[in-house]
Amino acid sequence: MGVTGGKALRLRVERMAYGADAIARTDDGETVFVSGGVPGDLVDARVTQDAGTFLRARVESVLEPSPDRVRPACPLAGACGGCPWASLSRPLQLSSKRASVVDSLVRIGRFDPDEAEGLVAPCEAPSAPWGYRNKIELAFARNGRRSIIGMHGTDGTSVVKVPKCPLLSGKNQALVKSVSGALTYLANSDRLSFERIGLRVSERTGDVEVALWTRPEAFPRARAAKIVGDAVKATSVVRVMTKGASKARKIAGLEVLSGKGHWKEWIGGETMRVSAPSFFQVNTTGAERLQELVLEGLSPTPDDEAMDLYCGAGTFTLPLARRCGYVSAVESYGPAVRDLRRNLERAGIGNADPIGGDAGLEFPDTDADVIVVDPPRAGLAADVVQKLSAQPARAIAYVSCDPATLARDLARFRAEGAFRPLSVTPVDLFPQTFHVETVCLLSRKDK
Ligand SMILES: C[S@@+](CC[C@H](N)C(=O)[O-])C[C@H]1O[C@@H](n2cnc3c(N)ncnc32)[C@H](O)[C@@H]1O
Repeated sequence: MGVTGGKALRLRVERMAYGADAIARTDDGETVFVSGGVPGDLVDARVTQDAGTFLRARVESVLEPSPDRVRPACPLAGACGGCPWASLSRPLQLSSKRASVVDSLVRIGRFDPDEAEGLVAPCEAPSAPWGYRNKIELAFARNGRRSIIGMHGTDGTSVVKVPKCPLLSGKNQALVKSVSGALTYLANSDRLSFERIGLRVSERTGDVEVALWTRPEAFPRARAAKIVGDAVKATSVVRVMTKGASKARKIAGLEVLSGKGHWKEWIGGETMRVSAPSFFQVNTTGAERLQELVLEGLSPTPDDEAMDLYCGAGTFTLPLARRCGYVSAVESYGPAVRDLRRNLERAGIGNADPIGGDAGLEFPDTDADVIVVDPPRAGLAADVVQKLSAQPARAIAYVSCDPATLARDLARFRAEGAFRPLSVTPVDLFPQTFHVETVCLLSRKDK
């Protein structure tokens, strides 16, 4: 593998990769990952890396722009890494996401191409293309005595200052500037470092939470609370402490610096309370569509027993409990289990059992009729697929945020032989990026 530093290529861009780059082919048939390309463009590009089996290149000039090339709604797109697909038209974003899902089923899941095409529905777009996020994370960098707070740059190493972020809803966009200004002042004056800064906002409840991620060391708690409080009307300011090396970082503790110490959102008619490090979908409107797809697909009834694995703070547990006789819900992250208990209690729901622990180790000892699994990017552990396959359930809704691990797991389900996929619906929870959420409905083969 080497950096060739500069061969020039003229390329017609073909399609998007599952990532920031587009894909083109040289006259010799070599695959080129093209940074800055839009499918349909004719570009002059400069090779930045020869990896042996493929090349990487950066667009230097667009000779013929694709009809799907649009002017990004944010002037910082291109420098800021938050919106790698901002130059793609919305229809092209959606068709490219569907194509990524089909491609993963064929390449990784070994599905027949026609079967994969038939299974995968058009990518749904439930939310607005901008202003949809309830959360962003700001990066921190120190350069000598000066600190910078902003978004990760497209190069993956720099931090780009952003005055506002159009991924947040209108009135919350400017919070980015206030929060980063206040915390840059604090970091410079007190020689502090942050790992990152989380900002969660809700258009629906009005909650604004600022989460300061730091190492567990001396920290000016009262001063931080005052400086953030003077800059932003936050309903909660918390400090999340982490320990361990960067790749295996663990939460060492959580301190409430001011306000409620959690963030609330309304979703699907329920109130969800979420602690700073607990997972919650960043697109609330999109997450409501996931709930609908799961409930439509499973058609739960009051006689049903349900299982919700990787349940987080209860996005699917609460609606399942409203419709089923009983729900066993498993979540490995302690603060999220506590959030779930409080969410159930507040909702007056008594027919759900929150189980703290690994989904495989704590697999509920029950015969479920309907099952939801919503694992992190790594997908399901092989033993979880085996245990699910031994369940008498009539249907499983698999909510996935990674087409590659979904495809791998569907191949494992096929090998077990008990469940088969009926539909795969991509849902665009992350417009302007390549990420795609998918709801796959599996039914028992003998039903
Ligand atoms: C994609 S989130 C989904 C959460 C929830 N269903 C929701 O929609 O908000 C995945 C969840 O799985 C949890 N998790 C990760 N690994 C796990 C494991 N091995 N066993 C159980 N839960 C796990 C994470 O803490 C996270 O809350």
